[in-house]
Amino acid sequence: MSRKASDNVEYTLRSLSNLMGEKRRRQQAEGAAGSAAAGERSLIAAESCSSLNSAASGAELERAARRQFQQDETPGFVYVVSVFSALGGFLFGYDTGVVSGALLLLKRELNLDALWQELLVSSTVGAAALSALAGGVLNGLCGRRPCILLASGLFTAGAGVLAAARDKETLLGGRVVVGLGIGVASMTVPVYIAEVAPPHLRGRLVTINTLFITGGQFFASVVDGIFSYLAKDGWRYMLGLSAVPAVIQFFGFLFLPESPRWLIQKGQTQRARRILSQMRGNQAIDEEYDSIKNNIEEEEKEVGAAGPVICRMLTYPPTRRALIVGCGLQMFQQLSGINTVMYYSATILQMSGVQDDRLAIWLAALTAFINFIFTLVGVWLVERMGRRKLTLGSLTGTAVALIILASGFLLSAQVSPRVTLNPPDPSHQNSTCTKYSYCNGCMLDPDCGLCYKLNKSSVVESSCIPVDKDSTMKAAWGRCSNETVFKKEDLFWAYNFCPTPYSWTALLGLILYLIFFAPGMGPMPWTVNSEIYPLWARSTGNACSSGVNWVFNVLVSLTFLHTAEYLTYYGAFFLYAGFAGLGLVFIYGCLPETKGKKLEEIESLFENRLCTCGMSDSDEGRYIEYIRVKGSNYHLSDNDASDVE
Ligand SMILES: O[C@H]1[C@H](O)[C@@H](O)[C@H](O)[C@@H](O)[C@H]1O
Repeated sequence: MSRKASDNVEYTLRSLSNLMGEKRRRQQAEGAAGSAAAGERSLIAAESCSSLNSAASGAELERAARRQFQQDETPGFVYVVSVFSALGGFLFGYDTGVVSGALLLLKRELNLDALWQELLVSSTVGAAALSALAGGVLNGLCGRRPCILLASGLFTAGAGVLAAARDKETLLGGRVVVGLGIGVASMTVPVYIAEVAPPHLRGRLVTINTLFITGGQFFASVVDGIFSYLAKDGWRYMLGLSAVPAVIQFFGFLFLPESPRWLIQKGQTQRARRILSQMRGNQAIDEEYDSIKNNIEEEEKEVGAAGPVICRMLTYPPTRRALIVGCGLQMFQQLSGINTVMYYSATILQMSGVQDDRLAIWLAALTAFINFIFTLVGVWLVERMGRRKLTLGSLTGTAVALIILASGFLLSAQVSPRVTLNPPDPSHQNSTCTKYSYCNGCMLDPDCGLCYKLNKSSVVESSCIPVDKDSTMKAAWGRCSNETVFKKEDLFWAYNFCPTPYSWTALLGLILYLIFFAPGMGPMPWTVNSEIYPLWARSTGNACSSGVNWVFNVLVSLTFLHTAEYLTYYGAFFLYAGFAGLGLVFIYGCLPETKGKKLEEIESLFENRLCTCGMSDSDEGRYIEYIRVKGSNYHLSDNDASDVE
């Protein structure tokens, strides 16, 4: 039987073997190792016997087995529910991505200074950080469904306020409302999907949420491109369009169910059973239902129900370890610089010789597209490679790409063209720009740009001039102050970069970065966080880790320009490469493999000391697959005979 087909098999005996492994560990700890191993051997021997007997009835039984699990295919309903909730991810991506294009138009129409531009961008991310943290309490108290409804309500209201805004204060209000929606959605959606998905599809379905995030970012960049041609009110469409998916999600969720796991926790067992069987089609749900229920009862006995959840999480070693792993993953995702790389993609592209501004906008959309397409690769890989290998591979590639990107900036800085002309400032204001003798200094000063000509590929007749206050695409005065005129005269204007023969290295680094980051480091922190906490700690665990993601998002993006000023661009990217290196050590040591495990089994992965996962890598290839046929267990595939001891 092919591996692909067997992936769809009910995990009855696989979970039995996991439980046996767990039981063995416990019994060994109690000093009863010998008898436990004997007990387990006899169990496995019994299974092998049953498989031998089954083999006797040969092909007929195998055919029955195939028929059974073909019928057991996951019902479409799970996909519908996942896609509707992932619209929350789409809105997260859209609303964080669209603002850069909207700002270009807004700053002209509403005369926004740098502080207001900064406020409109970071207020959303800041509000998201706060509401992700608060979302934990809401999720625990009211359930996942009301939280998703609340998020889509906030997205709709925010989009309405933004589209109708008449002044910058209203815009700020709208951006805060949207940010509150993003925070709640970012922590609720992965948890909800993980709780309704069957174990063998969970990774893939939760990763679809990140696919929707990057899809939203890509769509936003296309909308930015299209409406940038509309000088008046273009930003209203850009910011208001997100109301469409938000309304669709709101009405969709009025008809979609609550998470069965949350319902069982709250004692609403009949409703939970009904929803679970709806989600599993014609598959038997008794085993899953019992295992969720037993787990909740055991958790209550083990951890107790007194005190705030976060305190209980911190004092109970398995959840404390899970929290460290979850928050660490989210922190390293942001510290490896994804949002500055995306934000600076237009600059990096311009460095590599793209001179046309409109073309740069569309090429930035291409960057978002690469991020999106390679997240799709992650959706495909997550159930094949598993979370651990995918994250490790992705972060290794990301670190290498960052080194290439940084080297591109370093080489460009080293062969930085000289400033050869020093025209007098007609306004007689003493600008700092005219003091730089090399392009490198000029490009690091946010007020200046380089105006130059090209002789073959070398820069000639260059001058460092203040940038126009309304547009970074031209100089405030002099030869490069009128775009249409200077382009006709074969003059070029470089803002934020220096034209050098090595610029392509940075472009190569950018593309490699996205190819490696998008399938693993982009989605895995969200996916892993949705599955590593036991039910009682799931909302709080996800609230904390999403909060960490947003806080580091703000920190990294707000400090980028200052970091670049103190350390230069290449210094900043080398710094992110260093963080990625640290992240690799952390992930190698601390991230266990959760692929294919039931949510209820995952807690046992954190029973060992923190950061000892690297030592158990050799166990990963072990794989036994069984299915249940009409009450008896039929051994379907066993790729490693040594598993049967
Ligand atoms: O997983 C997502 C994704 O990778 C996005 O592209 C990025 O902007 C977000 O910050 C991140 O959380």
